[in-house]
Amino acid sequence: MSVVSAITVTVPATTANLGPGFDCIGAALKLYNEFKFTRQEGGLSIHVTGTEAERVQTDESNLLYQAFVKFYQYIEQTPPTVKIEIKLGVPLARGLGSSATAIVGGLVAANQLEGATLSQSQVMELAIAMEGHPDNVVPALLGGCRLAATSGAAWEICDVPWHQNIVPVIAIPNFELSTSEARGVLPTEVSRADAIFNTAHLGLLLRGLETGNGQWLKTALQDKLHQPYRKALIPGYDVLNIAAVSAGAYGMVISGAGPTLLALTDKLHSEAVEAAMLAAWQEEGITAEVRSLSLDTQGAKSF
Ligand SMILES: Nc1ncnc2c1ncn2[C@@H]1O[C@H](COP(=O)(O)OP(=O)(O)OP(=O)(O)O)[C@@H](O)[C@H]1O
Ligand SMILES: N[C@@H](CCO)C(=O)O
Repeated sequence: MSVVSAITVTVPATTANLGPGFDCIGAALKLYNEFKFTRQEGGLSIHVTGTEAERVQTDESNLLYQAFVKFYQYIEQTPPTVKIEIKLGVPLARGLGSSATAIVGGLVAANQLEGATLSQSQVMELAIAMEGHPDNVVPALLGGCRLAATSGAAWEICDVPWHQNIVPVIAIPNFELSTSEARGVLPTEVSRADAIFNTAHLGLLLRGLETGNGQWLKTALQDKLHQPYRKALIPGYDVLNIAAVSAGAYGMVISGAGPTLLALTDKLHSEAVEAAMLAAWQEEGITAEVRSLSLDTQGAKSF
């Protein structure tokens, strides 16, 4: 492929962890950020539109631009000066992988501008190194639900089948929670009992997602590694959990590092689960947006 003058990349939101899969599993959702890079003479310019556009940095500290520069550092070239246009569809710092869209978007855009110099797995390795964990960037790049594991060298990526009847319902509150703050409350060591608990529940989750077995999913969505520590950062967590399950959800978990909450349900109950979660947060005095989404299967796309 040849070097091009402009490229547009769309990258899906992602929901990481899915309860027991802390830092190793995530799914791409049909909700997108769009990034356009155009080579230009002169300095860097960044224009942002969409919800909370004013919250995104428009100088060299912008994460999307940092990922763009990282690509050129990797191939040992000087980055071209560019105009960047960002259309935000993924809410910032809400647990829906906004930072992963920026990292994947910057790397994919640079790679496409340079005629696809790197393979998709090289781009993926760079993205994981930048984010520090694979569970958002991998599905953001590849689409679908993905499990990532490494023994220290390369990453092994596994496609996790997702039964067509399982609907993700996301409840996004009107407050932010940064990933660094939500990681800061976690213990550095866990007990053997909690490690065994999560190992068993992640195994059950994989089979539950594949088969749509509601009984398995109900048990599988439990976690002991991160949610017990993080739920205090999310007002109304317990009330929403009860409301979602009473309305027919298999269970409710924290999406990524939060504060968005994710319920998994079936097509029959998704509207009732949406209404119950919205009402529960309203009763707590919190404004939220609640939506049923479907899985993105394509990941980052460029054109
Ligand atoms: N479109 C974007 N362009 C540039 N920077 C972005 C963009 N989206 C997010 N960021 C950066 O990422 C930060 C949010 O990252 P953070 O990891 O805290 O949340 P998140 O990725 O939305 O949530 P999670 O990792 O839990 O899914 C923002 O404050 C901003 O600095
Ligand atoms: N696995 C990560 C996802 C958010 O980046 C966490 O829960 O901290």
